[in-house]
Amino acid sequence: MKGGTKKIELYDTTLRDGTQGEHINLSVQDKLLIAGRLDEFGMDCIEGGWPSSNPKDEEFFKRAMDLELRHARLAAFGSTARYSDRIETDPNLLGLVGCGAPVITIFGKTWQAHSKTGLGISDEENRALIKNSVAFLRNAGREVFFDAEHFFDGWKDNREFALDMLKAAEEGGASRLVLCDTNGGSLPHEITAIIEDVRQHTDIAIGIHCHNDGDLAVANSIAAVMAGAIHVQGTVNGIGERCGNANIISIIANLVLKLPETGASVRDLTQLTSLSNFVFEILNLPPDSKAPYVGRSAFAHKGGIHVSAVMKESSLYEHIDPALVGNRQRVLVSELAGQSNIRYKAQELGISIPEGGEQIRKIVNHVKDLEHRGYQFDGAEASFELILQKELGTFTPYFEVIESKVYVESGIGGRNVDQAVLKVRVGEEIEHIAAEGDGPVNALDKALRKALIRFYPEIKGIKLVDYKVRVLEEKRGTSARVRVLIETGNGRTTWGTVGVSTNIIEASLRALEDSMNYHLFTLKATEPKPAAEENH
Ligand SMILES: CC(=O)SCCNC(=O)CCNC(=O)[C@H](O)C(C)(C)COP(=O)(O)OP(=O)(O)OC[C@H]1O[C@@H](n2cnc3c(N)ncnc32)[C@H](O)[C@@H]1OP(=O)(O)O
Ligand SMILES: CC(=O)C(=O)O
Repeated sequence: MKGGTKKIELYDTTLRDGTQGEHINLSVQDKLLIAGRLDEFGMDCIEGGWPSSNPKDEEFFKRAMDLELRHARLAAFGSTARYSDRIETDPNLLGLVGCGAPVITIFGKTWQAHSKTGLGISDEENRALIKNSVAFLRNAGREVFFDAEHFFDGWKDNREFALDMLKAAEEGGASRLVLCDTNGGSLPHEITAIIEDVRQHTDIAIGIHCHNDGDLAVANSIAAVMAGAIHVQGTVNGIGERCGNANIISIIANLVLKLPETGASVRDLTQLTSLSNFVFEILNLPPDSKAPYVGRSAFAHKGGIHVSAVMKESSLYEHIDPALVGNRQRVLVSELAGQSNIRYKAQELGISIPEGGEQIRKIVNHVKDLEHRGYQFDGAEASFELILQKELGTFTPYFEVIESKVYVESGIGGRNVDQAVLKVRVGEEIEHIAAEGDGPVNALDKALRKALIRFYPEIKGIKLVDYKVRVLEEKRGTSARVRVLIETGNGRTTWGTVGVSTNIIEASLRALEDSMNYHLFTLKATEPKPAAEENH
């Protein structure tokens, strides 16, 4: 790393540049919650928004003054003044001073084409805009960071112009020159070379702000740090305009764990995964399972060969210990599994399988066969556990559905009421039950509960929380097999089960049967009553 070991400054722009992303919308309260969490995590600077650009950001800064930030400094974002002869009355600059943030980050044009075409002004005027805007904010007692918009493209187009605009910000009193890859198209070696050049021309601390249009924003940010940048900007989960900003989650993990010489630090790195999930939750977006370091799949092993090695030594297929970032190792069961996957899952479930026997081979083959028929156990771990327990002789189904009929009504103009009729055997008794529901699956669910409640009153508190259908052989159209995944909950926990058939009703019934059986099995409140046939 060039330039010694000065501590890296982590600058979060989730609340400003992050909100420029499509489908991203945060209320003032959301922003306050995220700001509090970022501070708790140990971010050095939190950019809250552009105060004079909209009432929401204005209100955010008003209310943010009551936040008791323990570590982070709050930054407000805006542009240089629009006209160099009206600096003192520029509404944007006045808004920045008025919002009370101790740090102000303003962007200015460092690509000549933008200054010429975008603003329609001369080089000298642009220089004056930058220098005088920074000086105005400095004189108002604020620390000023200068975001050099389009710096890398600007340097490639006209190096003298780009460097001179940085000089203007320096003369105005900026304490950071943040080089922005605004269009996100630079490559790491270009970032390195350009920062090395800039460092020949200034002693002011250099920062980096990358966009992800070439899928290189994190790599470019790391390259910048290696070339001497001491301030890194990014957004949680990489949200932001177009393809997003540099993901500050990955930047932090890479710096703290792989480049400790940068001095980058946070209060507790094991909170990284929960910070990422927290922001997804507030954004009302599903977490990105493939996200490096923090995604649910980041340490999920599927191939039997990988699992076999990981069980001997995790680092054989993991670049870090997942616990360091608050994540965990997972093993998936599928047709790519070997005995190791089954053994791992059994251990996880607290089930012991005899070593080296035929039994485990039988389980592996059974799982592979089911996967070939369209089953999928990722997301249906309860069904997988029932298979394991059944093979080991520790589980016998609590009931057997001997007959099922579903009547689908297609009423015109009115509400459809479908009906399910089930014949269910529990021990020696047979229950013949009908139930109506909103749709055939709801009718089936109700009928099954009605049939079982007399024998197993403990099923009363469980509820279907999710239902997903996937067509498996789309080319076969309406005769294709479907996979139904259902999630059931009891208020404390949830469990997933699966059913596959060419008939969606049948697939749903299989998944429902597994769900009830799993609930009864885990409760172990009632003695299992043997039933004749198996479910799969
Ligand atoms: C690279 C970045 O991410 S920069 C941040 C981009 N973020 C945003 O734009 C979000 C917030 N923006 C807004 O709410 C609005 O665009 C506002 C309030 C800032 C401006 O709104 P309007 O006055 O209606 O102008 P509009 O959005 O149409 O155009 C932007 C104006 O800013 C000017 N401008 C652009 N860059 C700069 C700059 N660095 N310094 C000064 N003015 C600038 C443009 O030239 C244009 O003015 P013009 O129409 O006189 O040429
Ligand atoms: C300033 C900024 O957000 C950019 O140049 O991308």
